[in-house]
Amino acid sequence: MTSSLVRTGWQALPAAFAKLDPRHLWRSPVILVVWVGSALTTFLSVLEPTVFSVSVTIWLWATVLFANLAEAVAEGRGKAQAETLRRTRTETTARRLLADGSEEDVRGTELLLGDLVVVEAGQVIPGDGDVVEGVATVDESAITGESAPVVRESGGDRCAVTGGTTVLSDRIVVRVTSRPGETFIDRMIALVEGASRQKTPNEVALSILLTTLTIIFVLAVSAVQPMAVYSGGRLSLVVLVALLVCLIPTTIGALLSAIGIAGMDRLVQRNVLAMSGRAVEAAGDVSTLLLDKTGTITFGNRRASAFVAVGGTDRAELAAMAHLSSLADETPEGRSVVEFAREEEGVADGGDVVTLGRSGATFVPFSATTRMSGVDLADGSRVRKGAADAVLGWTRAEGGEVPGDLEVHVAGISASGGTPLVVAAADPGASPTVLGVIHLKDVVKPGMRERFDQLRAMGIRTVMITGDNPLTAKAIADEAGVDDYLAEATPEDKMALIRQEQEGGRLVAMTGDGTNDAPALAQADVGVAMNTGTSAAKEAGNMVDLDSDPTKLIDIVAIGKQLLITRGALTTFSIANDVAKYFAIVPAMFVGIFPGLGAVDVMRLSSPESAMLSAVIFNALVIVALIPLALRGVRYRPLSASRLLRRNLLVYGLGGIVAPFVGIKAIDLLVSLLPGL
Ligand SMILES: Nc1ncnc2c1ncn2[C@@H]1O[C@H](COP(=O)(O)OP(=O)(O)OP(=O)(O)O)[C@@H](O)[C@H]1O
Ligand SMILES: [K+]
Ligand SMILES: [Mg+2]
Repeated sequence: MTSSLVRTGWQALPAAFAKLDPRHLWRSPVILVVWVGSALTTFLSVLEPTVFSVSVTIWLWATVLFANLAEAVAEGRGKAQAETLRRTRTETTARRLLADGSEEDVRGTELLLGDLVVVEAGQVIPGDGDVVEGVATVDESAITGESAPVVRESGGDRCAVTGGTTVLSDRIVVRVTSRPGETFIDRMIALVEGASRQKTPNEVALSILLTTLTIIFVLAVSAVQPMAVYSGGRLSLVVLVALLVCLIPTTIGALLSAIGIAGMDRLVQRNVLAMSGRAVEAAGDVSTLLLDKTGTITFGNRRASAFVAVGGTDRAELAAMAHLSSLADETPEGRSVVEFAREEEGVADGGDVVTLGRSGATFVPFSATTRMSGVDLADGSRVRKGAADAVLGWTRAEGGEVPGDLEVHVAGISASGGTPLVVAAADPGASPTVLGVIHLKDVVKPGMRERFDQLRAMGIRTVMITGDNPLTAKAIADEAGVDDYLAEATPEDKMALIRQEQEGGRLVAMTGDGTNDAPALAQADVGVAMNTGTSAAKEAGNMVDLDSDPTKLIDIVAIGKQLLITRGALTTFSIANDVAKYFAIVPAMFVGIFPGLGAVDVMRLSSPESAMLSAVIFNALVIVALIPLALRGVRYRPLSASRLLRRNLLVYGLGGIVAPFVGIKAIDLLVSLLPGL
């Protein structure tokens, strides 16, 4: 770790020198003041070179350089990653689908928003988009580093594909959702390079505080000279500049941006892309986590596993109607019903969407709001399938009856954690009849309970939100070990729940994958979209998890907390340090002018010049010494906030006070060996 850091440090040195350009430094006012001071002492040393003035000048420049080095090292890691990503962004040829069904070859960079492209086994997907036709396995290792192929299919919550990844099997049609130059990989590159990094509100607030402190010290140090003159002494301008630099909060001023970059970088190492630094900070303060059920807590392959007929209906009849209602249903659930009806129930392959459509049938597509799908045939007969309350509502509204034995089957399937889809059909001109239930099965991902226990220990409440019915929701919630759940949630409900939590002053994180999760992901303070999810979800959130692991939020929260703690700890250390420096060097500096100060000069430094120079050297070296801590972060333990605060005040506050006394004394012993000091 240390040796690799030293190597990165060397590699970052040219970048650190480049950052000496003052145009770069306006972002960091504390360091800019040091820069101006260094320029001033450089000028003075040229006019009147002494060992003291030249040494101080050298170490002042070193201070600016070390501050730049911290940032350059933090950025260096991302640069390497960006290089790797650039290599995957190779020139591709796209097969654009034209309106008449023919294809033309165009360059990948010429694709426009909304274009349809065909991608087949062995070909690279030319841009980001949603699969609108077909199913394929895709190798996404170029962006996720994970070699196992993933399934991408039209219709469901796993339809998004990323440009630069490779189709391994089959053929898909993709609708392009990104403009050239604004693809996911482009954004990833900008992100890891830190090109798009903006100061977060917390950083801005801290910067204002540091700038204010700096201004106060500039005024205070300017007032020293008249006092000295009045007392019959005179301090050189070099001494005043050195004093100023020692007193202003250079340590945190130098490390602030590196701490932020390193936090983002730690997320990238865990395959999470944070689109804003603000989200990373918010993650450190999150108190409620909302998770979507299907695909997030469960694997999300809700598949038909049984047909249960009710009210004396024949199972073959149920199967035939379930099949009919799903022919045009492009969701994975719909497709699995068709498959199951054909393979397990022997429903004839005969019917297909095209013939049905030509015969004048109207399809009713699934929506998260109606929670139903189905078809109205030309002869006036109708079939619906969907969530029990939705289909029963439709049946009753149309004057139909609900068989008495339905309830027990719906409850049974739900209690097992399955999703019941009720099927109802109406003959031409007649009221609907409920025919039975389709049992959709899904499996809870392993290890969920332990992860939720961990979140609880961090003080985070987990709430599962699902469009599914309350019984299924409860069964899955119990199995997964979440604290609470909200069932039969529409996209609006999800958003309302987030608003309600936020009104209580709580920060809310949400993970989701579906288009129906997008509004909620946008509303949440931390919205983590699964990479497997839809483009809409990825656009709406402020983070994307390339591994699509909802429990990744634990890492995200830990990294966010670590970022906040690290910044707090180093700020404490920096300011404690400056206060201590004041008491360590001022007596030594002024002892010539005010002999009375000899009584409080506990340090007994060898001379006023040596004291001043030692303080400047110490001030510069502290920055370098703390770069590893700023990059690695203060170790995070799941402790309560108040205990953490007490611990940090003790370690970094006390440490910050003691360090200068020890450090400056040691440096003074060496510096006093220099001739002329
Ligand atoms: N293809 C479909 N046709 C008819 N009804 C469906 C279909 N897919 C799902 N449903 C019903 O609609 C409900 C809501 O589904 P949806 O996928 O929107 O859930 P959700 O809000 O995303 O929640 P989650 O993903 O957490 O389960 C499901 O519980 C199911 O009862
Ligand atoms: K300082
Ligand atoms: Mg969903």
